[in-house]
Amino acid sequence: MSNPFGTVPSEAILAGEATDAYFERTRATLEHADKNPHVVAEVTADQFPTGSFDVFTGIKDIATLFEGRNVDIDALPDGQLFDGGPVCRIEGPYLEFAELETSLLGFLSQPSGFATAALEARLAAPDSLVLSFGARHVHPSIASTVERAALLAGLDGFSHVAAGEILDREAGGTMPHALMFCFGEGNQAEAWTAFDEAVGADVPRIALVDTFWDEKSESLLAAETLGDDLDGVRIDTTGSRRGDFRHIIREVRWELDARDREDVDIFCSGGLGPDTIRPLRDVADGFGVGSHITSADSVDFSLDIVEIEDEPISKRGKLSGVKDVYRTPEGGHHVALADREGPSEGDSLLEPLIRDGDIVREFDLEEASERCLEDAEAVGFDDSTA
Ligand SMILES: O=P(O)(O)OC[C@H]1O[C@H](OP(=O)(O)OP(=O)(O)O)[C@H](O)[C@@H]1O
Repeated sequence: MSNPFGTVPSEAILAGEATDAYFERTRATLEHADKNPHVVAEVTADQFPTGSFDVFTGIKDIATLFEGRNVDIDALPDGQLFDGGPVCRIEGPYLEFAELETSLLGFLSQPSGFATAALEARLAAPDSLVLSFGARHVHPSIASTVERAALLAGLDGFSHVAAGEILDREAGGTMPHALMFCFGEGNQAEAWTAFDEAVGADVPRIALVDTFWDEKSESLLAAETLGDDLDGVRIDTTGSRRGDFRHIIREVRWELDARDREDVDIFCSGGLGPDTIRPLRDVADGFGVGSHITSADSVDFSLDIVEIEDEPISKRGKLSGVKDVYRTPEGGHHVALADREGPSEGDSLLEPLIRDGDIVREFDLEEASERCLEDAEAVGFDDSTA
């Protein structure tokens, strides 16, 4: 199995070769000792609720990874928020899945981190257009993972073309600074006119207006050049030149409006996250967000055996026994032993994913996105990163 870019191929992941070596030693040892106990294992980030919610995703890949293995799996639905307790539970002979632990955790940890950060950006400007621009910050082989997480969290679109093919959504975007450089300083009007002539009618005419002159001058030039065809301007002012970014945006808005161009939208990008979006959401119409999503910490999931041959077990510091998690109408997240009564009016959140090796769940990204946004409201998700 090879790959010109040195990435681990899908076949190796499915075969259980994308694993930490100690799992291979574990298999050798258990087979040598003729042991293969029946276990229940749970994936958790925190044992108890912490007061801070994360978005759960990556579960579609877990279904693909485990299909055909002699196990049963229950897990949270895609896009569900959680705060402590199991997000996924696997039951079966341990050697059915020992080597899959490494990939299982990777499939969940990073996408859940991306989705949680994307949700922060989404909720920082609920009424604005928010687009994912972060593909450039990750290995290209996982660009669609970033863009999917962004859509799951309710972002309005993304920039990566190949991800669009995979997700069956068209990538958006207009022009980089490279295009402006190719026409040169003083020739911005020529660049925007050529763009207007070259691209399809369905592409919005959003002029990049921070390249050579100040944002006001370039915005007014774009409005004059493209006339009614101009849909918007994008301001990507470099941090060192930004000063009072809100004031710059308001100034551009003022000057456009003074020329009766209230129809021209203002989009902002460049190092934006929820804390910098929030003060701009009433003066800008949309935002491009990249590094805030792609720099998100992975959710620190681990897999632990909690029951072995029907007996509860755990390492020190972890909780033994098969558990369930519940959501109450007030948005509470509760962890309890699965064979006990859950909280009154609490709904169990774990749902069947695999039964006897068969996938028993369907996946729908739009449905998952609705779930994510509804649950964020139900639990009062905190979009502040401070
Ligand atoms: O800062 P992030 O939130 O990660 O956003 C990703 C990128 O999007 C903007 O780039 P732009 O399209 O202007 O790139 P260019 O300078 O290459 O033209 C911005 O300047 C970032 O480089």
